[in-house]
Amino acid sequence: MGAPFLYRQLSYVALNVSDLSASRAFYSDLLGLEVSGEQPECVALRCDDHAASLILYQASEPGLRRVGFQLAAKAELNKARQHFEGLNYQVRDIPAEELGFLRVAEGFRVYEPTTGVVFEYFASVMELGRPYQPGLANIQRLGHVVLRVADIDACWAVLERDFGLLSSDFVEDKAVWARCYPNPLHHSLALVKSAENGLHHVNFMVSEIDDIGRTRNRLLDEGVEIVFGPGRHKPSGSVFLYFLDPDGMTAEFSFGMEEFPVEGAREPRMLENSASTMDLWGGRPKPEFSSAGKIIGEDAE
Ligand SMILES: CC(C)C(=O)/C=C/C(C(=O)O)=C(/O)C(=O)O
Ligand SMILES: [Fe+2]
Repeated sequence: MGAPFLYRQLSYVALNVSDLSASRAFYSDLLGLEVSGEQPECVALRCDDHAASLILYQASEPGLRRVGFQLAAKAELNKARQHFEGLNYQVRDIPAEELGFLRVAEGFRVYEPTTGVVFEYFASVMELGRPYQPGLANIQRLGHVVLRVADIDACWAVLERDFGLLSSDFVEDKAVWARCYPNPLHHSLALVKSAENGLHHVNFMVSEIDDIGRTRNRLLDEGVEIVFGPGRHKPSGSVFLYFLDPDGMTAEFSFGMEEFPVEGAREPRMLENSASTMDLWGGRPKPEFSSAGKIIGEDAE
């Protein structure tokens, strides 16, 4: 069965944060994302040519507010809208007053029913006049978002059937890594089985392997807690580093992700549920790893 609509990429992740100015400083001054838009209660930051890669909203509780996917063309956006409407999803237009800040011409939002995560879809995104210049940490782009899910089978069934995601690899009853076809990245979204639904982490892809080592040492000097890595993931082959943001939510820097061809891609593997699958270098995460961040679900007004 073909994909119900064609993706271009994961375009942005929206997080609720408890101290907007502290998180703004962390992601811009420490990680080098470029502030691309500001309103009293939210700030947009970018790490590619798009206007927003990460949007931070001042809120009482930290967590995942929304994930924004760019589709391959306006025709795909129309197909996606009809697809979700045909499945009786509640399809809500992006409020007109938000389009300017998001810098998208039009789009819609649907809730993933098993977790309440708000998925936003759009096609045309404003590219800012000034080209994106990788900042301090040499981030190349937003990479992926990973969810903690209580019922991984139910959630994956919905994402595959209704949201058109393709599996790249599995760890039985523990994790699934998913591509937004035809985007080649091994995963733009992943699920990890957990006691409760929540944010697992947000990933940024850096430009060279040395950016992992340089960032590690700089974050240590700044007193940022590193909770896993440097190490190397078996699923995507990425070298990784995980650390905590001011709310204790987990961010990942990675380099070297497997890419899939549009035609003739390999089949997903069922990988062993072992520490070496998570880290080929034998590391272990700290307890704080991927422990903070609720699913905000409903767009808190
Ligand atoms: C679930 C653990 C942390 C794991 O194995 C992560 C794998 C990868 C990868 O292979 O790149 C991720 O980055 C991820 O799951 O986000
Ligand atoms: Fe990751």
